[in-house]
Amino acid sequence: MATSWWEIQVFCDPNAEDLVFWRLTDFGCKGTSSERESHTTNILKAYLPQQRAKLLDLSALALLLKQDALCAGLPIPDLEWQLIEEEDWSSSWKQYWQPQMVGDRFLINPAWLPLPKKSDRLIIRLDPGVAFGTGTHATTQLCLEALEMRLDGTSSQSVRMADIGCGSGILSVGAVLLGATQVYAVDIDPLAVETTRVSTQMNKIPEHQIVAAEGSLSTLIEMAKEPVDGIVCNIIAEVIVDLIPQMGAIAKPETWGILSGILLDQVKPVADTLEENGWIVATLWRRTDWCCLNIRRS
Ligand SMILES: C[S@@+](CC[C@H](N)C(=O)[O-])C[C@H]1O[C@@H](n2cnc3c(N)ncnc32)[C@H](O)[C@@H]1O
Repeated sequence: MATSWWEIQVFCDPNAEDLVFWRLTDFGCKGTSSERESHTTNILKAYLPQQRAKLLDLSALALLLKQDALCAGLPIPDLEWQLIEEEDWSSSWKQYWQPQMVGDRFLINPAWLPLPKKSDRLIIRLDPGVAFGTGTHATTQLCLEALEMRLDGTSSQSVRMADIGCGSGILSVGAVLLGATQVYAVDIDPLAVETTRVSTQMNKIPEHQIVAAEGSLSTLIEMAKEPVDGIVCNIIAEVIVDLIPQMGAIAKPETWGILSGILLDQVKPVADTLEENGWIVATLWRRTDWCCLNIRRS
């Protein structure tokens, strides 16, 4: 049966975009995209399966967005919502997503568009549907760029990796294209796990090289059996803080990590938790209000 979706539109000050994006993700929204309406207003669109929210919940979301804006001293965003059918959702969303270069090495190509005739970039083909991870969001881009740095092709050793919160599988696929030999990918959303499997096939990566499963870090610990060489985790800060105490279970002394989904003012609690659990922040990369922490064992 086709799903109906809430299409949520938030009209906000461009400076409030990251805050609104974070709130929508925290609320469980999918497929978030942003357009500039004027130099004072951006429109953020996001989608939620109808059964996941009632009208009252959407009113509560409007209130939370209002409180966030007031706390940040920014204009209060306007929120509109409507129910749309599955077909309308997929066709309206696809119009806005175009091929995009990310970092020095990647080109993200929507699956329904032809591949470029000539490109010296590593091409990631995706049809993420409702799973997060089109490569347009700053946090995904920061993670892909950090993977470029970590997997620069200089190591002759095999590299086993963990992708926690794999979404569309974009980071798992990117890691393999850069030379990772094995990726274990987990997500609590079954749709994301399915999409990661489809992305693996679409990019002609052997099935056994990206093993995706529904769950979180504890599932990954069981799947990987032994510590991994690298961890990538792009989820919101609150979830990352909860996961950090368990991360040591899949790490060896030289394991590195890439953590994103963290807003600038959320860095301190994340860094403190890392320190308490035997990790240090080697570098912090920032784009707009979003940060990516490159971490290693202390
Ligand atoms: C911001 S998206 C990142 C997707 C993709 N990795 C990227 O970088 O574009 C975060 C993903 O984490 C998943 N997630 C949220 N909480 C989680 C948890 N505790 N364990 C595993 N996955 C989680 C969400 O379902 C979502 O797909």
